[in-house]
Amino acid sequence: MSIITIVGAGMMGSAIGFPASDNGHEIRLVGTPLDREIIEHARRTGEHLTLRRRLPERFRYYQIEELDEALAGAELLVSGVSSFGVDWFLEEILPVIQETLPVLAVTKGMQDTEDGELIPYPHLYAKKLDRRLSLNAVGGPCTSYELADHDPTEVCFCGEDMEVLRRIKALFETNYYHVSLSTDVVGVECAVAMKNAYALAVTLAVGLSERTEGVGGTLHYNSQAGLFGQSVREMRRLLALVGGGEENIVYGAGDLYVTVFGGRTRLIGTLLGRGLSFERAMEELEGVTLESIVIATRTARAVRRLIELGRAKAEDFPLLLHVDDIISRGAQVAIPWSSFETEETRA
Ligand SMILES: NC(=O)C1=CN([C@@H]2O[C@H](COP(=O)(O)OP(=O)(O)OC[C@H]3O[C@@H](n4cnc5c(N)ncnc54)[C@H](OP(=O)(O)O)[C@@H]3O)[C@@H](O)[C@H]2O)C=CC1
Ligand SMILES: O=C(CO)COP(=O)(O)O
Repeated sequence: MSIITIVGAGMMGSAIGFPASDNGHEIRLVGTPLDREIIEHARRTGEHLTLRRRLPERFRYYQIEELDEALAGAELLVSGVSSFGVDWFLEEILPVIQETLPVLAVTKGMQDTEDGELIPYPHLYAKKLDRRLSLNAVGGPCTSYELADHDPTEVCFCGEDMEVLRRIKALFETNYYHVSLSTDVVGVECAVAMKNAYALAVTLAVGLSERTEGVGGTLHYNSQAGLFGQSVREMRRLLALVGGGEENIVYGAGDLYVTVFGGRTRLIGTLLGRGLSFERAMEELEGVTLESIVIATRTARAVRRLIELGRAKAEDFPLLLHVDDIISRGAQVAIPWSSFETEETRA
């Protein structure tokens, strides 16, 4: 039996403990300062407040002040924070752990730079820390509540050292949690982060259907599929821009699918598609974790910078730029359908 300490008791941080606990490991779930209620509730009832699932017997619960106790003897530290908790994790947690303790982050996202670079979180952590840690991450299609329900799930763990990745995989792999491994951190992490921006784009079509058919009326799949196809095309171009391997499109496209159908991003995309302004839609969804906005904004900002520098072309990213126009520039939804058309002549 090993001890796995998870810091960040949100839905995914908690759900990834399920397969490891099924493998007989002790899971120590530590709440961030924002997770107090989740931890108190779990201690009192054995249930997760936001995941709405019973937590396995092998889970133990800690408030952030009990971090040292939770880390004693741990073989792995999991970061369960969302993009909004990345700075906190960087400032409060990574500096105080032992250098020998490997880290696995579930957080999906990237940070853009003034040069138009997109840096995945493990690299951002490494850049900002003055110590060398083993920083690994999980990407791929996985909704937290379905993992907790043991739905067959395919993900990828990425990091620099394949041996470390194999050891981490052995803690989590079960007959329902299937783990591929990759040392292409940029490729895996960028693919699965970008899908959030594009899930917002695809789900605009859900709201557009609702405009004509009414909420709860017939959904239109031609338009959703058209946007899905264009999303995959643009994600492949983005992968090439950041220098990630093209095979990672499998994780990006899978993650796009699950997020369109099962993610919170669908809520905002649908409201925007229905015709609500960005501000109005955000008001309606107050309190919901919406990373797609952060990711779409950062990705579009990087692409716009690369366009200025002559290293990317606006006509290669019409959908991403339209999403950014909606969320950052007050534009109304007007899908640029004809700009998705191509002409291919095969030699
Ligand atoms: N790798 C994978 O397989 C998957 C990864 N994800 C990713 O996992 C991450 C978490 O998602 P999910 O669990 O669903 O989201 P939740 O909103 O349920 O959890 C987010 C976690 O981050 C914490 N947090 C948020 N803001 C801050 C802050 N300012 N300071 C400190 N902590 C903060 C939350 O606290 P609080 O709850 O109080 O807000 C909570 O612990 C996301 O990046 C998501 O994209 C999601 C699905 C699959
Ligand atoms: O990353 C996710 C699923 O893999 C979560 O997506 P949402 O942020 O849309 O809930």
